[in-house]
Amino acid sequence: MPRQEGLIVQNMGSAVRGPFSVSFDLGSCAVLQGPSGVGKSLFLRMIADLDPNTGTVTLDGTDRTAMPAPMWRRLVTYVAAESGWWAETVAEHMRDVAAARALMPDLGLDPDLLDAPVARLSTGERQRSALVRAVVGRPRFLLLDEPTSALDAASRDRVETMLGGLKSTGLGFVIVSHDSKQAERLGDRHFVMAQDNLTEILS
Ligand SMILES: Nc1ncnc2c1ncn2[C@@H]1O[C@H](COP(=O)(O)OP(=O)(O)OP(=O)(O)O)[C@@H](O)[C@H]1O
Repeated sequence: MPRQEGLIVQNMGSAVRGPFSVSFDLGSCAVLQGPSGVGKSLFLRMIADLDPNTGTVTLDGTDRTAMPAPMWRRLVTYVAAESGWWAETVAEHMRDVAAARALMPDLGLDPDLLDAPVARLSTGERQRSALVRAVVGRPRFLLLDEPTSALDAASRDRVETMLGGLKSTGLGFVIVSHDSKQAERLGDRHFVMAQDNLTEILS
């Protein structure tokens, strides 16, 4: 049987949402929209196995159960709109500090912030630093939950430019966005979530 490339979700659900079946491609950006509270964040968190769920999810044909959960979450990384931090400084969260230092200016972040306590960062700095943290983990897929919700237009543009560059290197994205202009700019595919179903909008 040929290897199934990309991120394939089959009958994934929990007691409160789903089941969902959908495939996402590498080197492509799927934008997910839908009313507040419908379950978009939960959907991303279930894919990353951060919330209890049943069903199967595979990446390039490998089932997530075939690897330790931290490895799955590194390959298929969820980035919350309001990120969680567990150590004191930003650098302590970076898998590759040199790569983070090199990436930060692209997002308008001073690399010296790496040595700062997380608590000192502004909301927008934290949001962009969380993106850096995810990217330097070398994921195959990024699941981004409103990735520019705390940012001004200039920072948002920087983030979108970086995401475009990563996509051209083969990374896959599922992005939740309430901004329909952003959805148009970033999305190769567009999905709308209603309770328990996910519909692709074909143009
Ligand atoms: N682990 C969970 N178990 C049960 N219910 C949950 C769980 N996580 C979230 N919910 C509920 O599921 C619903 C969907 O929440 P979710 O945060 O996914 O919505 P959303 O579509 O991302 O909303 P928004 O656009 O406002 O961020 C909410 O009513 C929430 O309280």
